[in-house]
Amino acid sequence: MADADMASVQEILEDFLSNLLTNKPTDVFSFTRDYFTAFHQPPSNQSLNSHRPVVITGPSGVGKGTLINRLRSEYPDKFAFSVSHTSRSPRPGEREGVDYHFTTKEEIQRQINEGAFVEHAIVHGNYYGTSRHAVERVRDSGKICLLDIDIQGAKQVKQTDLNARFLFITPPSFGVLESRLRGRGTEREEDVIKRLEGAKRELDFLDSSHSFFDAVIVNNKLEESYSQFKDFFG
Ligand SMILES: Nc1ncnc2c1ncn2[C@@H]1O[C@H](COP(=O)(O)OP(=O)(O)OP(=O)(O)O)[C@@H](O)[C@H]1O
Repeated sequence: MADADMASVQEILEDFLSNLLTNKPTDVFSFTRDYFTAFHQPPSNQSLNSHRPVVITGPSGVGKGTLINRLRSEYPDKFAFSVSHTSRSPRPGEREGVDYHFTTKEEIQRQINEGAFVEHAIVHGNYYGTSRHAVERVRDSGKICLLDIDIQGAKQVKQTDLNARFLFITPPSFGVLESRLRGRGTEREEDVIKRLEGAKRELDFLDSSHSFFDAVIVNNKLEESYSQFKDFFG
């Protein structure tokens, strides 16, 4: 129960007890009504949303990582990523349980068949996925779990009972997306082209399925979009 709701329950109890102690007539009916109304106040949106995982999706290069990194560094105690599983080998410096849970194709496939994963994908022959346990672990630590995944993963999460919220980050135009992706300079030209093709599909999905998302943020001016991004988390 939120602190404000708790305070009103306490007030009602205190009034009732003080009336009893001072021998003032007490109206048991209205006490009972007030007491139960206070107890059954629907929680505020903030407390409703405070433990729901948030799926953040949008085309490659739109600025998801930029927004998420900023949020996590501003509120390190409030947000965390779940640790994904992968069947690919660890790269130098990657740590088990921190960067990924490293596993085998056979093991991950077995766990997927048992329903232990809320989403997974096969990329370049290797499995990547998020286990239900990994999401619950973040929630149990009192933080909001952030999932930075693509539309295919988001659709899978939607089918689960995780009760996640879905946010789409979209570019102001396709041209801007293209120049951000190229400007980042982290991909070879053929990868840039693949990502732009993927971006078209993701933007088409947004056009046809707007209601899939709880919110859509246009990442134009970073300060404005970051402020909208923060507002989404209440
Ligand atoms: N509002 C913005 N205005 C200008 N440049 C931006 C803005 N947001 C992000 N960028 C820049 O765009 C590039 C892509 O951003 P970022 O790496 O965060 O994208 P992403 O959506 O996380 O991509 P990916 O899905 O491939 O990881 C980066 O160089 C980043 O600095």
